[in-house]
Amino acid sequence: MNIAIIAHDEKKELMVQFCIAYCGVLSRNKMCATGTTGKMVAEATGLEIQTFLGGSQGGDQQIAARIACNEIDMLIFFRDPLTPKPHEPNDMNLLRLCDMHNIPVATNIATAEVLIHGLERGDLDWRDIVR
Ligand SMILES: O=C(CO)COP(=O)(O)O
Repeated sequence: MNIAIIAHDEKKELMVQFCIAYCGVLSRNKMCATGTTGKMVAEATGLEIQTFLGGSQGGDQQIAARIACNEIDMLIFFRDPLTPKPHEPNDMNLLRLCDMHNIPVATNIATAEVLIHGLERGDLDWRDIVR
């Protein structure tokens, strides 16, 4: 499965901790990320992560393009609901594209845990069939 991860600045440490906790299952999948998120997680976990540009440089749109082509099987996007972001419309577009292609998406750690456990159980194997 292709897993994309993105975290706003205030949620990056949470993303690092999440990826440390689930390093085992994540390592059996292909991962990609926006620039800073990917760099921080790769350094902390040793996971191989394809990193795109930084979010503010268009990295989120590079991931959006892959989602639009249905090339991503899961998006974990830890958003900060408290701080307004200049590229907020891009964030909404990411979620919209996930809905277009039925791509499982988590915007907080509670849902991300459910998705990861589902991934481990094989609940997302249908993605290989429909993609
Ligand atoms: O801002 C982001 C997504 O909107 C995240 O980008 P970075 O991982 O490069 O900080």
